[in-house]
Order: sequence, then C-alpha cells, then structure tokens
Amino acid sequence: MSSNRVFDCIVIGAGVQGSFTAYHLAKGNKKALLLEQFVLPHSRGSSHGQTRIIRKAYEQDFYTHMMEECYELWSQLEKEAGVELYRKTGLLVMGPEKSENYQQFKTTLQKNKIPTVILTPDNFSKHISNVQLNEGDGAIVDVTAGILYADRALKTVQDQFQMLGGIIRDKEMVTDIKPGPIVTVSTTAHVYQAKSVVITAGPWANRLLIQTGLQLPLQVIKINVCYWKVKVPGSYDLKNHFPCFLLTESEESKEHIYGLPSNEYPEMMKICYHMGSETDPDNRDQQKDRSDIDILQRYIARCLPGLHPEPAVVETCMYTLTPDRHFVLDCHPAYRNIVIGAGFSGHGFKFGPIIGKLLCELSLGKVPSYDLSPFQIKRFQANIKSSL
Ligand SMILES: Cc1cc2nc3c(=O)[nH]c(=O)nc-3n(C[C@H](O)[C@H](O)[C@H](O)COP(=O)(O)OP(=O)(O)OC[C@H]3O[C@@H](n4cnc5c(N)ncnc54)[C@H](O)[C@@H]3O)c2cc1C
Ligand SMILES: O=C(O)[C@@H]1CCCC=N1
Repeated sequence: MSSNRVFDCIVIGAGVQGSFTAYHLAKGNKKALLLEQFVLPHSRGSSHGQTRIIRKAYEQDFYTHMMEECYELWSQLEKEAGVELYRKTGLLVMGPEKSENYQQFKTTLQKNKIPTVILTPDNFSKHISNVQLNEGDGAIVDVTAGILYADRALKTVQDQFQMLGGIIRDKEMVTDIKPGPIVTVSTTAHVYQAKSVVITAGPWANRLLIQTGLQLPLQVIKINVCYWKVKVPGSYDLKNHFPCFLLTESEESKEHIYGLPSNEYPEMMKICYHMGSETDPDNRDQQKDRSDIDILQRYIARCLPGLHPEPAVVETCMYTLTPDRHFVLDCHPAYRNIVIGAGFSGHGFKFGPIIGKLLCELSLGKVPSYDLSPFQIKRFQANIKSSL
C-alpha cells in the first residue's frame, strides 16, 4: 500500500471528539488521518450549532475534576489559534432544595471549592431578573461556567490539526473496518491502514461497531433546539450578564431544562429540554415528536415571563445516550488497537479537549491520565451484544 494511505492512527468521525483526538495525535507527532462521512462543516450530527454550555457544576466529582484541566486546554487552544472560544457567563443551577439531584450539584461544587454564589428566595430577584424561582427551589451559581462558541471551536481544532500536518478527508464514509495488528479501513473512496483506529462516530457508533462484532446499549434521540423571542430587548442578553441556567427538575418534568442567554440570534434565548424521542440518525427529520416543546412552553409561560412562550426558531441536533448517561471511553474488548469514544449523552462538548487527550492516550497504549472506570464498556456487561 502506498505510504500516503498508511497512518499511525485513523480517527473516524470529525465531530468534536474525533477532531480533538486527531489534534492530540498530531501534537504528539503521530501521522493521523481524520475521516468524515459528510462535507465539512455539517449540521447532521451532534457537534454543530453556535453555542454550548461549559461548567464545572456536575452531580459527580469525576466530571468536575476532569473539567479543571479541560478549562486549561480550552484556553491553550484559544491562545494557540488566537481565537476566542469561551465566554464566561456563570451557570445558575436551580432545583428543589431538598431533592437528591440538586443537592448533588451543590455538594460537588462546594466540596471541590468551585467559586459559587448561593442565592436565596429573598435576594434572588436582586441578582437575576425575569426569572421566577419555583417555590421550594434552591439556586446556586457556578461562577466559572459560560458559553463555548461551538462551530468556531470545531473549525479551530480542525484547522490546528491540519496546521500540525494532520490530514482530514471529508465526504468519505467508512464502510468497513478489518481488525488486526494493522487495521484496514475502507471508505467510499479509498482503503487505508493504521496501527490503531479511534471510532468517534456519534449517533452512528453502533453502525460502525457492528463490523467489529460489538453493539453497545446506545440510544439515539432527536433534540429540538428551541429559540424563544424576548419581549423586552436586552432582558436575557449575554451583554447584560444574563447567565446560562440549568433546572434540575420542575413541575413540568424530572428531566433537566437548560438555557443560554441570547447571543446567536438577536433577542432570542436558546432553551432546550434534556430529552427527546428515539430517532434514526439518517432520517432524523422524520421524527416529528414535539412533546419536549410542550414541556418547555409550560415552563417558560410559568417562570420566564419575559419570553414569548412559542419557539421562534427550532433547529435539530442529536444525543447518543448510554443507560447511565456516562460516556464510553475504552478500548474494544477484543481488539486493543480499536478505541471507542461514544455515548456522550448530550453533555460531551465541553469535555472535547480532555476526551481527545484520553482517546489519544488509549490509542497509543499509554496509561490514561484519569481513572476511566466510570467509562468502561464492561459496565454494560448485561446488555452488550457481541458476536466475539
Ligand atoms: C441540542 C444539544 C445541546 C447540547 N448542549 C451541550 C452543552 O451545552 N454542553 C456540552 O458539553 N455538550 C452539549 N451537547 C452535547 C455535545 O454536543 C455532544 O456530546 C458532542 O457534540 C458529541 O460529539 P461526537 O463527536 O461524539 O459526535 P458527532 O458530533 O455526531 O460526530 C460524529 C461524526 O462522525 C461522523 N461519522 C459517523 N459515521 C461515520 C462513518 N461511517 N464514516 C465517516 N464519518 C462518520 C458523523 O458524520 C459525525 O460528523 C449538546 C448536544 C445537543 C444535541
Ligand atoms: O452539558 C450541558 O451543560 C448541557 C446542559 C445540561 C444538560 C445537557 N447539556
């Protein structure tokens, strides 16, 4: 095979996780190829759109710990590329004071000494206007949180990868993976070989894994990304320091509702429901369920009086959920040189730089920088399908 088709590592899928993995490989002087089925940039996976939330507020310590280094890696990338990717806004976490989930957020923030501000029903409206705090709800602000400029971040990391000598081939769908000490990867255009392969295929992960005899318990869901028009200009604006928010549960639902200050579209706030209906990633637009939008409308009418309770813009994105909502970061159980990054369960973007570093380490056979036991495939023992 000609040497320009032979690599140290091939990364399949140029979403945020694959792009950061490829970038870390190139930084370590590895010859890396990043393959993408669609023409870049595209809006058919999970990493598109102008914004994502970045936060240290989590229910589990292990995510908060990873975010400490991750903030540094985001900042390093900003400096390297001379591009602004993060804007600090704070994240207002609200939820029933006595509920387990709200208390988990609060405890993790406090135990890890993350800068916070606790708001009480008495001083809430002095700090946050145009939000009705539910009766019995607590409110705590993760001061370190903010917005990531997602599309810009994706382009930046792909550009940096190419500047380091990495190769991206888009419009090349991987059609076959042949495991072995040297892995052979066939696409719609060419055949390549590499010492290792990283699969970061987002909602299509199981479609690729089946070629390696493995199926993970992943569920792909469609998310309606809703933007809500403000009644009074400026009232929920980034420029007026309105924060991101996360509601752990509400009268309307046990699932999270989250929002970002108006930014990408003038005077529209992005507010989404952290759940959706199962979909086929190739036919996601056929999934027309709007019950999530009904939930959001009821919450907005009740608690965000400065917004029109009708979405003005609805876009589409997908989550790939694992049963416990934790990621999959592991080597293939039968082929140690096939590495899997999957199941980011609707909260993986902010971790891109650290996930890229970890997947790169796994692909090189190095000891990973963090304890990856929460992310191992063997936790699904009872529900993985394997023909191995
Ligand atoms: C509405 C919404 C809001 C979110 N909000 C947040 C947030 O605020 N904060 C946060 O941290 N996270 C958030 N997330 C989650 C985050 O965006 C995802 O976890 C992350 O983008 C997943 O990235 P990925 O690289 O795994 O998948 P993807 O971005 O889907 O990338 C996978 C890529 O693989 C390619 N591919 C698949 N199969 C093949 C093949 N056979 N050959 C070649 N290429 C292939 C696909 O085309 C795709 O480009 C949100 C997600 C959504 C949908
Ligand atoms: O990851 C995030 O911060 C967002 C908001 C909360 C739910 C999922 N995604």
